[in-house]
Amino acid sequence: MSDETALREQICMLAASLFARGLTHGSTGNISARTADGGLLVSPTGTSFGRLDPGRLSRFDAQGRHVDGDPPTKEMPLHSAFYETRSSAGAVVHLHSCHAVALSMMPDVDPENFLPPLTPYGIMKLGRVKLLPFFLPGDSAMGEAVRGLAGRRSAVMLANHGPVVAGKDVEAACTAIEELEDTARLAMMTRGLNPRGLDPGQVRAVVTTFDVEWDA
Ligand SMILES: O=C(CO)COP(=O)(O)O
Ligand SMILES: [Zn+2]
Repeated sequence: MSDETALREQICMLAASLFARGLTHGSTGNISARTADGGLLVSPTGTSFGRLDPGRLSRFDAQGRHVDGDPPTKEMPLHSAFYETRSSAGAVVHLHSCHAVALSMMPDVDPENFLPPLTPYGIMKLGRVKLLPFFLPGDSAMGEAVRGLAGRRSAVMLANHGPVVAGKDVEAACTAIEELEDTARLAMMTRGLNPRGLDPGQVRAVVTTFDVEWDA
């Protein structure tokens, strides 16, 4: 099997796994990955994560031209902004995951650090997550907002919409976005119960031990 065939199958398999566990629903969410030649494979617009077809993924060449497959997600500007500002990005995934969206609507959320420091993996896999304002789906202004972060964040939360995470490869991006949703779920579950999160010393220990992008 060629590298690209294996990558196409991995994208569809991981998207189906996210869908099967309710991390995104209907035809929501989109996913992209860098190919060995510097191009991109991208989920087509209007498709379900549960039923992506490896042979119909949108294919872009290294110059950003759509060369093959179905028309891409309307969130291309958002995906491109991560690749352009983070040289380490090998994949980007966006979901409409329920608890993250709920948390984005809460009044006292810190836009610079959307997820409260509740567990070490939330910090290790995501660093500080930036909460961006509401944009219409497909609005290229989202790409501008991500470019404005100058590559300092691997994860953003689109208010009232859903999370977007870049990782070194598809597996890493999917693992990290699962962590984002689960931390948001914990935050919503423990909301108003005065939970004991990690204290600043514990957060610092996680950041330094696991070399987390935190202070930029
Ligand atoms: O989540 C989505 C828009 O934000 C889904 O749109 P696409 O079907 O164009 O990928
Ligand atoms: Zn969306």
